[in-house]
Amino acid sequence: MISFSEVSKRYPNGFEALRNVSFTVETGEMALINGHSGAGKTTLLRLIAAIERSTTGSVIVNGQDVGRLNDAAVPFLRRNFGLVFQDQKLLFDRSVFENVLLPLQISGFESKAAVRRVRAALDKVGLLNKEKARPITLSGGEQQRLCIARAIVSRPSILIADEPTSNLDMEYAKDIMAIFKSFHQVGVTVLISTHDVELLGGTPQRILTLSHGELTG
Ligand SMILES: Nc1ncnc2c1ncn2[C@@H]1O[C@H](COP(=O)(O)OP(=O)(O)OP(=O)(O)O)[C@@H](O)[C@H]1O
Repeated sequence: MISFSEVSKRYPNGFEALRNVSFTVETGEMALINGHSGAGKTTLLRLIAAIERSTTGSVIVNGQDVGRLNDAAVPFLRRNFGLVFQDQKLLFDRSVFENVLLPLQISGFESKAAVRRVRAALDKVGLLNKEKARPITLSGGEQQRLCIARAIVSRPSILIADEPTSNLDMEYAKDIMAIFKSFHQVGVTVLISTHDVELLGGTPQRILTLSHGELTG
């Protein structure tokens, strides 16, 4: 479960990016964070992953108060997460396969099991036939799917994606949303930010709307 209680975030320059935000996303729920550019969507997701800390209020993830975690505990918190953020670059000098393998290597995974997991993750996002390719040779939509494969290879219980469909045409964007829905269907908690209202059309998912740092719906 992810729970925000009267959370505000003021950046060091004094700008208040979130104001008094409270909501709960239950375990296994899928929620979309919607709002205009600058509304605070990225900030909200960064607080959950302890990339930023709230100024006031509490952010609770799986019973842990994220804002109070010491730095040494943050990597343990992040083991629960699959993160798809814009600033996480692909490694263009490594193959598709190696890009997805890397998080498992870092966490010391046994190599045979790691290979199986990488292939399963690539299969899930429809990139198994591109495992030897370099990311630079992939389309924008394929690169986004590769980022998702890298995020889910560790089988996280919470998947957080910041504008994963930005810069993609509608068809690719719908494919990507379908991938996220498939994780939700197997019990993963999914939080996705988007300013793309078209994508939300007809989706039964919960939508949290931010406007100028405040939750308005
Ligand atoms: N490190 C920072 N220091 C100061 N202000 C920041 C910082 N990061 C973000 N902001 C400001 O906080 C506000 C919210 O930014 P945020 O990136 O959370 O919005 P967003 O809804 O994700 O926007 P977009 O859809 O354009 O990505 C913006 O006005 C932004 O300029």
